[in-house]
Amino acid sequence: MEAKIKAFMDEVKSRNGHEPEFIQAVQEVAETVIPYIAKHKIYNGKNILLRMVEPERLLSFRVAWVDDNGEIHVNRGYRIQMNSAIGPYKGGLRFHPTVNASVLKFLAFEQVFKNSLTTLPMGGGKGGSDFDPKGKSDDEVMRFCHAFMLELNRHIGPNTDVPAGDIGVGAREIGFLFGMYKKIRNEFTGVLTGKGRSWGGSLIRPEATGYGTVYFADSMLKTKGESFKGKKVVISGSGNVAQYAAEKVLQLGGKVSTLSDSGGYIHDNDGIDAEKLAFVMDLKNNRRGRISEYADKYDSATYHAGKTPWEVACDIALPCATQNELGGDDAKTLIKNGCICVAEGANMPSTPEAIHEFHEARILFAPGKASNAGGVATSGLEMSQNSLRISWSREEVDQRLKDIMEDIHNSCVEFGKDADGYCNYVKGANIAGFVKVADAMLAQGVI
Ligand SMILES: NC(=O)C1=CN([C@@H]2O[C@H](COP(=O)(O)OP(=O)(O)OC[C@H]3O[C@@H](n4cnc5c(N)ncnc54)[C@H](O)[C@@H]3O)[C@@H](O)[C@H]2O)C=CC1
Ligand SMILES: O=C(O)CCC(=O)C(=O)O
Repeated sequence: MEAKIKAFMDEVKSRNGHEPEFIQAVQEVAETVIPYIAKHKIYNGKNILLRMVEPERLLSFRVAWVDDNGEIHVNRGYRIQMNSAIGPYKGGLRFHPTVNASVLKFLAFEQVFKNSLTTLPMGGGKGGSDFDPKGKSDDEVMRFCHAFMLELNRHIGPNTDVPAGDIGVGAREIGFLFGMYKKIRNEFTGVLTGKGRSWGGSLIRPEATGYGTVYFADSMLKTKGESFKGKKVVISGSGNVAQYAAEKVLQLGGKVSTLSDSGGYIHDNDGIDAEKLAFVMDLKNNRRGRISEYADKYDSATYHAGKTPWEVACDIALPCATQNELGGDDAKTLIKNGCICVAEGANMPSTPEAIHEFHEARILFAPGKASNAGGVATSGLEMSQNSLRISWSREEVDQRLKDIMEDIHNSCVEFGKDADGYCNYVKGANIAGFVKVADAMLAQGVI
């Protein structure tokens, strides 16, 4: 088996050798899915995984825009249309200076499995730009978004490819992108999700990724007779996913100790309660400030520049910032300090070394493609509401989100149980996600 996996990875590396994040994501899938393929005759000899690692289409384009001083800037825009076997391409747009083809290909690849797990008919894609919204005025962000959509519009559509938000792309950016799409195409359709409430957005979409991550972690905890009640929770990030993960943890009776951004983390000994979280939401979503300002405002908190929060003792860790933010040594520290559960709100935040440590210690560990799937699942619900031209209540969407997260948990358990009863959620998510897409690809022939 080792030889089969190595031969496969050698071929992937020969084509994508300069793309470390993409190779990391593929390696994890190969290690779990290739043994499964070997045991299931229908997938033998069809090179399905090899087809799945090659994007159906990879678009790269120039985005030229003018800043407030009249200077012209050039950024690179991308859309990776990875796999459309089970539905239109679906996945977010990331605006961040670290964006490149490798990062977006890993995200698009993971999205294929994640979207498959949601039970909804969505293929996988991802896109974005190396544009950095930090420090830009609203007008500059608007001009960039409009320039980006001037090109992207011809490649997307409600039945073709439906982008949404990710790092650096929130409600403000989705508004600017949607406005330009509508103007160019002269149509009002569900071409983007994460839209504003009054123009086609779904209730609960802003909350969905964070809430879903906590619902998933709660399902994992239940298998051990545990819950969030009274648990100390360490969260990284302070953006969309982190904020709503924190909100749900508080609602379930947990104590949130930390939040972070790319500058460092804050540790609040008294816990971040609802009022303090409202301060963070205003700081990050409206004033677009730094998390260090939290420690200036609250005496109960300390700021740790240049550090990640994994050194803080906790029962549960929710990495909700970015890829590879939690390494092998961080994992060892978490385990040593008594952490019993890690659920990823971000995409691929744990390195392979960290995942190895979690598995060795037999603690609960959920990979992002399972635990953060609530965001894209609720985007799928937004698409359904747009097609039906109706709007579901908050309670209805939240119940559907809960049901979907429970279904994903059950699928992971079905495919992920080891002989000793330990659930390897990485294996479970990869195989469950693979089966649905592979079956569709088999049915559709070699295309
Ligand atoms: N927004 C969504 O619906 C979904 C997001 N995700 C993933 O969740 C993660 C966070 O995304 P959002 O909250 O939407 O983005 P956001 O832009 O709202 O927030 C990003 C957060 O990450 C922090 N961050 C960025 N780079 C960092 C670094 N190098 N070190 C430490 N912190 C850093 C930022 O300060 C911010 O707090 C990403 O991995 C994203 O791909 C996953 C599923 C859906
Ligand atoms: O809602 C969506 O379509 C995108 C969500 C996303 O980008 C993700 O799941 O990583």
